[in-house]
Amino acid sequence: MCSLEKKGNVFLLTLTGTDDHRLHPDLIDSISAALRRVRSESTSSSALITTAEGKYFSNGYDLKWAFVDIARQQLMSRKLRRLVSDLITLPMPTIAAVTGHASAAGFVFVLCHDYILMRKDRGFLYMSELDIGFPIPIWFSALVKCKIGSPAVWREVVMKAAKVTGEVGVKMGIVDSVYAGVEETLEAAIKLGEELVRRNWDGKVYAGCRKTLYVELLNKLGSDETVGDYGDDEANKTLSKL
Ligand SMILES: CCCCCCCCCCCCC/C=C/C(=O)SCCNC(=O)CCNC(=O)[C@H](O)C(C)(C)COP(=O)(O)OP(=O)(O)OC[C@H]1O[C@@H](n2cnc3c(N)ncnc32)[C@H](O)[C@@H]1OP(=O)(O)O
Repeated sequence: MCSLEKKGNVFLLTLTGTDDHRLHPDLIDSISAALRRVRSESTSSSALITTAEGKYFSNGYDLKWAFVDIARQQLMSRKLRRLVSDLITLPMPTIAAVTGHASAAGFVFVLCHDYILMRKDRGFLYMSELDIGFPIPIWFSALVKCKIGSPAVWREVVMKAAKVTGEVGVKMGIVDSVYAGVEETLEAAIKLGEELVRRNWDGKVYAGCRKTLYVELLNKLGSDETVGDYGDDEANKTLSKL
């Protein structure tokens, strides 16, 4: 699950435990509940840092749980899309302190943050769908295009399922900065959070700017459940057979 601490006006949300933090509905609910607390407890200029314990930030959807039936798949997809919308509309700067692997939906969770700081020595950003035999959902693609500026990098990340280390992520324009290890990454994230808090921005205006910037993504998040995440029956039929 996750914990939430407040250090001054910087909130630290941590995915706790040494498992691979699969985005099962229960974990998504726990993160969403923490974000509701952040919204209610942030009385002035604030910032959110998201990090995780262990060698994984999040290894993506809990496919074992999801593939029991299509209703579970749609529930997990709906909850993740709502969490993404929560992050995009959060009235404060968000920082992902990536101290472990982030795969597929876990990578999407990282990409939803305004800033990405990552440890140098361990951890991949890995859009693994091609390797595990799934097309990426339409809204994943909208997020990738909102957050990553180069079609050559889209190809590497999505069409080659590259395992992107922190240092390569900086070169690709995905990661803002890299650090020697977990402690250094967290320290840098807190320092950045405090700097951003000192700018004393109006949270509503901050959220408004981000919503405008990512309007294409927000529109795709509301995709109609009946067509699932793919907008075409073929892909959804395949999924429902799994
Ligand atoms: C229609 C209705 C709606 C549908 C929606 C819901 C339905 C779902 C279907 C939809 C599918 C589309 C969208 C999918 C979303 C998902 O999330 S699906 C789940 C995706 N998850 C995965 O595929 C898991 C991927 N993870 C992995 O393959 C591995 O965990 C890993 C990331 C590759 C890490 O490997 P692992 O063995 O687990 O860990 P390590 O031992 O730490 O690393 C392996 C080796 O790599 C070395 N290493 C680690 N970091 C670095 C580094 N930074 N630089 C260099 N090397 C590194 C590490 O030392 C290990 O090396 P060895 O010790 O030599 O093995």
